[in-house]
Amino acid sequence: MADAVSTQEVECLQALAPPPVFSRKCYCETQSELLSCRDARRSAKMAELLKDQVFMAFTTHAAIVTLKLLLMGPLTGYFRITRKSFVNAEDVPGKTAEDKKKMLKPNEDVERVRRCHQNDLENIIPFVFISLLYTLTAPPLSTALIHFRIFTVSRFCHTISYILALPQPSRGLSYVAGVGATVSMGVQVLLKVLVL
Ligand SMILES: N[C@@H](CCC(=O)N[C@@H](CS)C(=O)NCC(=O)O)C(=O)O
Repeated sequence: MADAVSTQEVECLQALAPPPVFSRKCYCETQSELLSCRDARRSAKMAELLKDQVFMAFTTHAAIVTLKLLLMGPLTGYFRITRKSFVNAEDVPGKTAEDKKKMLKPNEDVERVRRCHQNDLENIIPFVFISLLYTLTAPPLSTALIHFRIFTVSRFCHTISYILALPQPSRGLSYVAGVGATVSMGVQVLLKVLVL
């Protein structure tokens, strides 16, 4: 029987042409086809997520408050220059020793912006983290928007009342509103996924 294929030949053919590779959703002939199929599925999933309204709302508010946080740096720089208050000797070059001494003193306005910046860090970082988890629990858009908007508005109000030294409870209330929104989202995340 000239056409009969020996076991040895079958093994040899299998080695030359490995069996098709596939995962749960991708049926492919080669490993590289499988990888590009997985990439395509991942991109499709990302595109789907980016079209999700709650995720878009989260991204919008997270970007706004993060940019606001970032702008506290340049604002501090502005106050340092206009109030002539620096912390490093090399920041005030070409001045007499007397001038340097004066310019290296703390200034209340600069310290105020720094405290405000610190307060943003204490609140915006937890907000971004908790609101991302909250978004992943697929909350209703209207409820999510209420939380995100309250937080964003509260941080702007907090900054305005801090920098302009508005009378209390303006700053206190702004702070409480922001913390309230973050805590509310955190509690809802825990209620949905609690595994201890
Ligand atoms: N780290 C804050 C915790 C409490 C808080 O954030 N309070 C708000 C409302 S009174 C505030 O604006 N504190 C002033 C600040 O953080 O500089 C503090 O030391 O005051």
